[in-house]
Amino acid sequence: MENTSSLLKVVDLSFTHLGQTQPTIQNVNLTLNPGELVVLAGGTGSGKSTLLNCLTGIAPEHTGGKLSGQVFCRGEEITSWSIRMRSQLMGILLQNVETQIFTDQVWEELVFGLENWNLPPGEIQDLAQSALTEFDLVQQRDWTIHQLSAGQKQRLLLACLLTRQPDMLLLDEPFAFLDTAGVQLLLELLKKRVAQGQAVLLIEHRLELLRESCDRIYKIESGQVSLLASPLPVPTQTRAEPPPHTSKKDKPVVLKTENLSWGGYPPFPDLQVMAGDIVLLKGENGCGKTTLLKLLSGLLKPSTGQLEILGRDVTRQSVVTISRLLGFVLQNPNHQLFAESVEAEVTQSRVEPEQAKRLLKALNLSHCIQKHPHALSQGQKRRLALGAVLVREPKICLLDEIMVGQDPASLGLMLEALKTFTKKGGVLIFTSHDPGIATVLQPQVLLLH
Ligand SMILES: Nc1ncnc2c1ncn2[C@@H]1O[C@H](COP(=O)(O)OP(=O)(O)OP(=O)(O)O)[C@@H](O)[C@H]1O
Ligand SMILES: Nc1ncnc2c1ncn2[C@@H]1O[C@H](COP(=O)(O)OP(=O)(O)OP(=O)(O)O)[C@@H](O)[C@H]1O
Repeated sequence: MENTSSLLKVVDLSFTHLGQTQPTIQNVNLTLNPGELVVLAGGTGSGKSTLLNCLTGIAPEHTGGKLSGQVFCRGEEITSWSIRMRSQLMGILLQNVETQIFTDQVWEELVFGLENWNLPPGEIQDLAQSALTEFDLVQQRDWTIHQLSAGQKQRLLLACLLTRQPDMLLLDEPFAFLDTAGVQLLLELLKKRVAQGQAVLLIEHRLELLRESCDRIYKIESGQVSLLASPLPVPTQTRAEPPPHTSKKDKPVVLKTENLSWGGYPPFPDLQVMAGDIVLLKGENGCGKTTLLKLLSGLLKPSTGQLEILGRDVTRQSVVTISRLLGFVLQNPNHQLFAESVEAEVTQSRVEPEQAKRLLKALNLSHCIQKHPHALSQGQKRRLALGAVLVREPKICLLDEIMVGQDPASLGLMLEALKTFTKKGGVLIFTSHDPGIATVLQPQVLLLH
């Protein structure tokens, strides 16, 4: 038995992933008490998700690997709590929103968790209905899960977690896909829960978001955890040089849309994009940004309208034909990494090995070129998916929320690679809820409703 006043106490915890020789986290000590909001920060690939998995017992019970040290929950070792008891104590949000949804329909997903707690049917209905309202999902009540946008999926998962009242919430980047209103909503809810005595431990890179609300920030670096001294350093974002003043007439039109629509929704605003242009698709969760990117890539075929690339009408062309002109980095990197190693992921497009190496270095992936892509951290996977697209030198690059969860240094590397791409005349069309990115890239903005 340990001191029971801490909800969670971690003593000298180290963990080595299955198949690895070096530990990913080493001699970690931390505590989480009732009524505290604690942040875990650190570079991409530093071990944050690994640590969270150790706290919940997911690692090593479900992942394999070697753990030493102890995790105490209410004074008893986490391994002595049954899964049922653990899930009563802990509400866990994993980083990949798609791995945690069990049913195929929004309302079913909400009531599924509550039914597992044997609550009376009337109470389940009331709790699920108020969660829908709170997370602005009333219109989506009867939608299937695959109709939801990433932000809506994240809202749904948070709604499921917060309808229950676990003693602690362990959240891996819960703000990642939320729009501005969603971020504010979640912040307020978490503060309220903390005031009621619940404890929250969450992973987030944008410390400025939580500067005023959190009790402590632990920083993880090279596998070691330390308390971040306050005051917090303010991240400096360099502003881009204003774009050179070239007349639009001088530049060739690369991509053009007219009256493009999908699924009975009103048409999207028309686009006319020139070589070197950077366009940000902006709008709230579920307004159709990903849908528009899929239409531009040929992955979805429009109900009405026309898509022209380099002067050619490609509206009815196959996705294979369109993909020769265009690269698409998807919102979920797990959907587009297929090779057996990081190196093979970028060399499979038959590029010069030296060119591939240069790109991997520019994206800070040189140290893991022999690793399996699915053994990377989420942020590393996103940089790799970007590298695998850029190495083919497409004319157009579509990016769907790929900058989420990057630490400032990694984000800087991604933005540099993208600036190099557009300087050579490449067109960049991207989505992002992060206002800092727009400051750096200075894109044209297409607002969707
Ligand atoms: N204008 C629209 N055109 C097509 N589908 C739309 C539109 N508006 C909403 N939808 C519906 O919303 C769903 C999710 O939209 P989408 O994934 O494109 O949103 P998003 O803007 O990318 O959201 P997020 O910011 O959460 O990633 C689509 O599957 C579709 O059912
Ligand atoms: N299943 C695995 N097998 C081997 N190595 C792994 C595995 N999962 C993660 N790693 C490695 O452990 C390190 C830490 O990964 P982790 O996902 O914990 O990082 P993170 O700090 O959460 O990163 P991000 O902010 O990018 O999500 C990375 O170098 C990653 O390559």
